[in-house]
Amino acid sequence: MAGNRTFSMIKPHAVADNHIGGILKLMEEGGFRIVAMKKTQLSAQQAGKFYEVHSERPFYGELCEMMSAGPIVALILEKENAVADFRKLIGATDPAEAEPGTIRSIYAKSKGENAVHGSDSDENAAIESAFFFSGFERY
Ligand SMILES: Nc1ncnc2c1ncn2[C@@H]1O[C@H](COP(=O)(O)OP(=O)(O)OP(=O)(O)O)[C@@H](O)[C@H]1O
Repeated sequence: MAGNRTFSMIKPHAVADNHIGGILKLMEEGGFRIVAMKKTQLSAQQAGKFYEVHSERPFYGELCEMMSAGPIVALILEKENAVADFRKLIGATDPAEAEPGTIRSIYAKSKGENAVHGSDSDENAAIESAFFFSGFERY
């Protein structure tokens, strides 16, 4: 169902601070159905691969280190217009600019430790989902 799914990750600092439940609640209340969900930990190398598009950015090293510092929760989420609506639900990258009520406005600590990831296109949602989940893990 093209356009109806996105990929998200709950970042290590939010998992470490016991915010998995609070964040899932906002996802479900935002109209998203959980299609697949997994708690796991990335190696620095895997984080590097996931964020390869940012490899030239000055924060790439810090980002890979942060994303592999502890367990994460990976999710495939379903809703009409999933990619755009989910980015609206999570709010701006920088929590100082995130709209009140968005996931990042509540749970982000900084630009880097911003609680959740959300895919920025249908194509990337498909690539990122395949990075974590096989076909038979999606319900
Ligand atoms: N200036 C920065 N300093 C540190 N980390 C940053 C900075 N800018 C972005 N990041 C980190 O890199 C991630 C990817 O950056 P991007 O610009 O694609 O933001 P995004 O699309 O809002 O986030 P995501 O792709 O995780 O949903 C951000 O979520 C954040 O964790």
